[in-house]
Amino acid sequence: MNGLNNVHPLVIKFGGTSVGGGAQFANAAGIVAGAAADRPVAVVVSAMSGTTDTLLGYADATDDGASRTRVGATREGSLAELHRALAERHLAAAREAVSPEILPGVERRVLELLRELVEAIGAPDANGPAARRARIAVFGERLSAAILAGAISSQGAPAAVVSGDPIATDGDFAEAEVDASGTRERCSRYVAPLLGDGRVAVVPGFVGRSPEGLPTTLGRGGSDLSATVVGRGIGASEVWIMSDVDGVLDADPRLVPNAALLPELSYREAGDFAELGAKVLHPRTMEPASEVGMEVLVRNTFNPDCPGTRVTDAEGRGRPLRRAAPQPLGRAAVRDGPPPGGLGRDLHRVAGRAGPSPRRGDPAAGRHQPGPRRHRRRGPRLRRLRGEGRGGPARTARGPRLPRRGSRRGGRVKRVEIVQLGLGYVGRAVAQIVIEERKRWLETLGLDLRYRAVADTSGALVGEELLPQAIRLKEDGGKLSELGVEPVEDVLRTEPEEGTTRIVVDLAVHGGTFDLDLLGVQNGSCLVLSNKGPLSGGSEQYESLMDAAGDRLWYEATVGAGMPIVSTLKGLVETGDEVLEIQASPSGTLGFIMSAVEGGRSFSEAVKEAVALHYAEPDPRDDLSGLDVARKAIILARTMGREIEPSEIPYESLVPEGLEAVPLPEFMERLPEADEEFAARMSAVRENHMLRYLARIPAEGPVEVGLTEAAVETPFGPINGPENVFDFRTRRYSDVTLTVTGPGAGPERTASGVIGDMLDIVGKIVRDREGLA
Ligand SMILES: Nc1ncnc2c1ncn2[C@@H]1O[C@H](COP(=O)(O)OP(=O)(O)O)[C@@H](O)[C@H]1O
Ligand SMILES: N[C@@H](CC(=O)OP(=O)(O)O)C(=O)O
Repeated sequence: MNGLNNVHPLVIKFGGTSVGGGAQFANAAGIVAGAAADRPVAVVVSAMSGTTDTLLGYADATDDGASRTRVGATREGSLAELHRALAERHLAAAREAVSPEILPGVERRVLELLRELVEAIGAPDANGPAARRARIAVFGERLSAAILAGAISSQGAPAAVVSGDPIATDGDFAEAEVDASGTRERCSRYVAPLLGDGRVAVVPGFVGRSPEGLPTTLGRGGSDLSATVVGRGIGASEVWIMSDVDGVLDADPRLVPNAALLPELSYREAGDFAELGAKVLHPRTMEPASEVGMEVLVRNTFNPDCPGTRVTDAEGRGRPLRRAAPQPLGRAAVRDGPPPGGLGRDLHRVAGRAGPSPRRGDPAAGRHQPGPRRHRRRGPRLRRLRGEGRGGPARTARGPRLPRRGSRRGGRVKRVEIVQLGLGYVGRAVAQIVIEERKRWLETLGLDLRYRAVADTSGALVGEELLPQAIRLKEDGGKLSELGVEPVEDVLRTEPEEGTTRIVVDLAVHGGTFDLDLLGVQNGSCLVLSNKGPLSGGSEQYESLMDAAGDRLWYEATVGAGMPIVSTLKGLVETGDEVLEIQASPSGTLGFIMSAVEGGRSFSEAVKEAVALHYAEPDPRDDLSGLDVARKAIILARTMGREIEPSEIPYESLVPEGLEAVPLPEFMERLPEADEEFAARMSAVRENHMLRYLARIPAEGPVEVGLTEAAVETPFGPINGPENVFDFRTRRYSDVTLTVTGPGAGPERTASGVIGDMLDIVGKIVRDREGLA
């Protein structure tokens, strides 16, 4: 590749839609590698689509550096869930787009960034909430930049992420103003050396640096602007804005299916289209470009043959615009008077039919409406146009109108109360979903759902007035007794109000809830479990619970989190099929560790990573011991109709010998002692086989739990990361088995399984009772 002196560099910007997953990263990397063969290339990349919303949602839902979550404000719930969600998505994308030699470095960087994000969230809020928001939001772009650089290098064009943010800005953290000369200086420090070295420079878009060196953002959608700002800073001749549309169209294609491509626009026309809501461009993108005469091409990442829209300083070259007769509304929308040929009508089509894009504008509003920048002039007509746009289709979507409590039309309200045992990760996720969704359930299902009590090991907090505080308290590691508790047994002994069904929801992770569950069902409650303990103990105990509960027991979330495993199994049996054997890889933690070791990491590194990603329990021995898998195996075996004792299921432990009982820090420190032996075991695996931790549960004969060599062509071969696989061989599914695959871990997913059971109870039990009444 030539140095900067020979050829003007090209800037290619990929929006979030162009890097939405692993395949898209690989595709984008291919485009860069192709272009980099001819000239120096700097790449500006956005966050994976949706990531900025997630991060800002988290920032807004947390009060301060202590990262408390305001109940009801977000589903992201906990920091752990945010970490897990981001890690899962970015690592999966990296694994798909980055070659095996480069991958470990990229994975390390992703995890390092996530650690920094957690630190940034917890850091004191010294510079105010806007600074905190920006500090959190920029991680989306930092993560995608790391992956894209790896993906580009994997395609043979050496690439690196810039070591410092090249865009200098003022101190407006949400919608920072660019400092052009400061940016030039920073570009020559951080971008030019990479290009001079023959490498592709990857720049996180959207991100700037305040004069004090703090992270700022250029406003929602600001990566387009980053691209032309960097282009100006490095003397580029051309900037490509890559998105998921063929270019700037004469209407939003999501709303007007036959929208036509505008092959050429002037800077001014493109700017006006963007101002009026053509989301494909940030409204200020053209300012740096027009200042130095850089060409901007708006192109489709997924349709590289399409030339796209070419934006230059040539006024009125967009032929299709000339066809349209001027319209007063549109004409008024043009800042400096109508352009030749009547741009007005097309502007109307671009913005008016779609309504203004909800994306740009007031940063305080989160999602922006098209809004003027501080120094932009905008006429009164334009403001009216925007006002009128508010009634347009883009804004009509509203949630259903909710009836007043107990006033459901056309049916009796079903009253259900919850006594929840456990307010850990899963318990909090369940409570949050209930709080957020119950108004809708009242409207759609006629379900009036309330908390009677939540309990932890310190007792039961009765009523739901203090539930939000209870959630926060538990997030901070407190005990419910700080808010005033009663013995859980006392609550379970009370009768529910007349006409109310009680559900005891056992989400505890510790033992000791069996007696409470039993008491609940003996007093007529339904029981929903994610806690495996009550169903995986001795037969006598199990039978006593089953006898007392009868058909009032649900336990989908005990196996495979929110995946439909128990219901699939029951469905097979109930429809008269005969289950011959279930083979399963039911541990997200062990699945992750095995595939990480296959990917080149040592056993100890893989375990540490599983802990960092919150896949494993804080003490990973709980997973490594195999006990968790054995418990799931016994629950499945019992659901198949087998009478079985836990002692009949020997399970293989992956906890290195001698480290079973040492304190956790010592365990983690000494874990590398086991690396060599584990590596030897991996390399002894037969060709075309993978080492997997599986449970095999036949209809008869021994249940097996432990490491097994699985042929690559079986459903267990391709397991990657924390994936679970359940393979059912039945009389009806014998030639081809029935396989259920998916992520089988995570508080929110487990909570989905629990909530699904609760809604099932409403559908069945409450309806039956109403019928009987
Ligand atoms: N006039 C228009 N021309 C092209 N795209 C438009 C227009 N108006 C709205 N859009 C929308 O802009 C989207 C692309 O912008 P955006 O979602 O920000 O992409 P990216 O994440 O790639 O930056 C398109 O999918 C399209 O629906
Ligand atoms: N990620 C930022 C910046 C951005 O420009 O994104 P995109 O290129 O996907 O519109 C946002 O969502 O606002």
